[in-house]
Amino acid sequence: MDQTVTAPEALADLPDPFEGKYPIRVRGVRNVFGTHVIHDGLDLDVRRGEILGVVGGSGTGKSVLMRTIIGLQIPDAGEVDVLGSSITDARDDDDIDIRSRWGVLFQGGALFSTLTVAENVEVPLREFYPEISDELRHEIARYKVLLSGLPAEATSKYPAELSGGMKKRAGLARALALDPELLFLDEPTAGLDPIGAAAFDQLILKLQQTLDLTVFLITHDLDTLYEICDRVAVIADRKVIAVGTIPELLALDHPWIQEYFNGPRGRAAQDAQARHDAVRATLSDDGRSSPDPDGA
Ligand SMILES: Nc1ncnc2c1ncn2[C@@H]1O[C@H](COP(=O)(O)OP(=O)(O)OP(=O)(O)O)[C@@H](O)[C@H]1O
Repeated sequence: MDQTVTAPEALADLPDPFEGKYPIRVRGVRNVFGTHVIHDGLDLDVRRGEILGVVGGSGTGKSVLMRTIIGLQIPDAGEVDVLGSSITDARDDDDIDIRSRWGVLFQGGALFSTLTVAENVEVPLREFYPEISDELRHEIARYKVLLSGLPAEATSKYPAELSGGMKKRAGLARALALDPELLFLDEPTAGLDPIGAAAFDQLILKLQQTLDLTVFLITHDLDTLYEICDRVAVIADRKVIAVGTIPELLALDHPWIQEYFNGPRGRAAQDAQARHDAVRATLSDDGRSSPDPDGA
């Protein structure tokens, strides 16, 4: 079997072609709430520059894993290293530097309702760079709002005045405020209509390529997985049971993986992707450029 699709417990024994190129390394993580064991012996490596999709049934602990990686959830056991620093060791002065090197889009955007979009984007700038002038901070915030695909007028709007898709983009602008190396996205396309979701996928892909981001993306959206993810990590049985490309995962006979990717929705997403690929191939044969759902 290809070593990229592997039971985590076998990871340590394999030669590691990505040695030193994992901005996120999770080893033996255990998370327990009361008597409820969410993770037990969970391992995961995220490669530099990839978009890693994270999937699993509802309640399998995808968000808890993300919170563990960014230090919001202290695990009962295990280690988490991010950008070469331990997140699980006692807090130290490095902690603040690490937190400025990632951006997070939480489910629902998590915007401050009493602040405008620009003020929301300015929150991390004020926290981490209090010394910069008001004028420069406003300019950076405006740039991040535009980068996230919102019109300039959106800067002065309050979250309640935005559509669901605009709220996600505003949350993304805030996640990008500090020019992060890592971007964490928790179900970014949930609640968007299919056209809005496809546009958001393309925005993430474009930003990942332009800004050289490593992206940890929790999703239930099969189209997102097929369209923009380099690899997919599957959480089940309290662990990451497999990591690989979709074809690699399809070759595994785990029941949840088969049901997820080969169930009716999985097959529909595969068919849509095949049609999409065929259109792209035809257009590129004709010497034309690929279609861009963003219309950019
Ligand atoms: N702070 C907490 N205290 C107690 N239980 C918690 C806490 N946070 C999460 N849980 C529980 O941990 C489990 C995993 O939650 P999590 O939100 O990570 O699931 P998920 O895989 O992201 O689910 P979904 O796909 O539905 O968003 C759930 O049963 C949840 O109720």
